[in-house]
Amino acid sequence: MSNWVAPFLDRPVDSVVDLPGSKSITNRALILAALATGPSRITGTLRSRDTDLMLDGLAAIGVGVDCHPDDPTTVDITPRPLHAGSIDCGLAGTVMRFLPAVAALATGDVTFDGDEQARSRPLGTVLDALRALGAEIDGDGLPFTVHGRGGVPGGPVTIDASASSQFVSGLLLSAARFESGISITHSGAPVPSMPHIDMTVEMLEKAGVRVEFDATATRWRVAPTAVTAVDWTVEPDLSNAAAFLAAAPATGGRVSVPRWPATTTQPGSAIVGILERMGASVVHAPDGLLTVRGNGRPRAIEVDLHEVGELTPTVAALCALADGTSVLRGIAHLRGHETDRLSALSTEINRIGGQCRETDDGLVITGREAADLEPALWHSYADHRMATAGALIGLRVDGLTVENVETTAKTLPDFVKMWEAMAGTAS
Ligand SMILES: O=C(O)C1=C[C@@H](OP(=O)(O)O)[C@@H](O)[C@H](O)C1
Ligand SMILES: C=C(OP(=O)(O)O)C(=O)O
Repeated sequence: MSNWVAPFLDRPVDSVVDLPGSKSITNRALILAALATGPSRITGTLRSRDTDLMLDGLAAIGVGVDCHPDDPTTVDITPRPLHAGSIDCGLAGTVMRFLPAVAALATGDVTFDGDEQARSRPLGTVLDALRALGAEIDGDGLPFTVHGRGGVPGGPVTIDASASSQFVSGLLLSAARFESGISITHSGAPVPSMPHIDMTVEMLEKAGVRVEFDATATRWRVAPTAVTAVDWTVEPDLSNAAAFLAAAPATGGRVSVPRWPATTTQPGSAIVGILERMGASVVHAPDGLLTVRGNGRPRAIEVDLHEVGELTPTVAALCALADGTSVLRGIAHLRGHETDRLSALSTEINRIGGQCRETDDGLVITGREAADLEPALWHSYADHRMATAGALIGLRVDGLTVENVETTAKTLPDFVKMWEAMAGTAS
C-alpha cells in the first residue's frame, strides 16, 4: 500500500483524457456472452480488478475466455457447459451479485469468497431470491456455496432491492436460462441506481431477451428464451470520467473526454448536468468530444444522487472546495458500497479541515477555500472512488497525500499515470 502525494496545480488544468471501458457494461457483456448460444467478441473491455475477477470467475466454472495477445481489451468468450469451481469476488459488487445466478446453472459446487471488507456488503437478498427460485445455496453472505444442479426452476420471487440495484440486475441477467424465467416483484423503499437496471434491460434486449417491466420500477419479467451471442463494444467508463472532468471546475481549467456517447444508460453521464449546476460550462462536440470548463470557484449544490450514487465521492470532493453549503441526499445505500461512503467522506473531509456532516441519507458539506484546507493523509478505505476523491481535492491542496492509491485498480489500474498526465506532472 503506498501513500501518493497527489499532484497540486497552481494553474488551471488543460487536458484531454481518454477513458477505458465501462466496468458495468463490461461485466454485463461478459455474463451475457457466457450464457449465449455461441461465441462473442467483446471490444473495449475494461481490464481492471473487478472485470478480471469476472473473467476469472467465469473461466473457473468452465467458460472459454481468450484475451487477444496484442490487445487485452479484446476478449473472446466461448460458452461451454458450466461446472464446479471457486470464485473470488474481491470487493466487486457486480461479481458477488451477478455470478451466483450463473453458478446455479452449473453442475457441481461453486464456492464464493472475497475480500474481508466484502463480507459486510449486502448480499443475502440475492441468495434468498435464488433459493426461492429453486437453487440450493449454503450461506447468507460471503463465503457461500452454490450447489449447482445444472438448472434453476425459476418463477415468481419478491425481493427488497432498496439496498442495491445489483440484486435485480443479477437475477435478470441469468433469468432467460431459468426453466420458467423470472418474475421479480420489488417490495420496499425505492430501488437505487435505476439507470443500472436500464443498462441491464437494454443489454438483455440486444441479446434477444425481452424484459417486461412496469413504470413504477417494482416488477420485471423475463420469459425463458435463448440468449443470442452479440459482439459487444464497450463505451468508455463515464463514472471513472467524472473525477477527471471535475478537475476542470476544481482548478478553473478545461478537461475533455473523447468518445462520450450521444445516448447511454451509464449513470455517470449525469456528472455533466451536475458540473453545469456547479457553474461549469459543457460542450459536447459532434465527434463525441465532451469538454468541461470551470468558471471561477465551483458553486454549492443541492442534489438527490439516488439514481447515480457512484458519483457521490467525486461530487462531495468538489463540494468541499465549493462556495457555499451543499446538500447531497438519496444515498443511504452508499453505506453498503465498498465502504460506508457517507462516513468515509465525512471523516476525510473533516480530517483535512473541511466541514461535512452525515445525515440519514446523505451529506451536508460547507465548502472551504482550498488555502484553508490542510494537506493531511487522505484515507482510502480500500475504496477506489475515495482515492480518486482525495486526488481531486489534492489538485488544490498542496501536499495532500492519498493512502493506498493502488485501490484505484478496482476499476482503473492506470489511474495514477492518467491523473499525473492530466495534471501535467507525469515524470
Ligand atoms: O450494476 C452495476 O453495474 C452497478 C450498480 C450500482 O450499484 P448499487 O445499486 O448497489 O448502488 C453502482 O453503484 C455500482 O457501481 C455498479
Ligand atoms: C459501488 C461501486 O462498485 P460495486 O460494483 O463494487 O458495487 C462503485 O464502483 O462505485
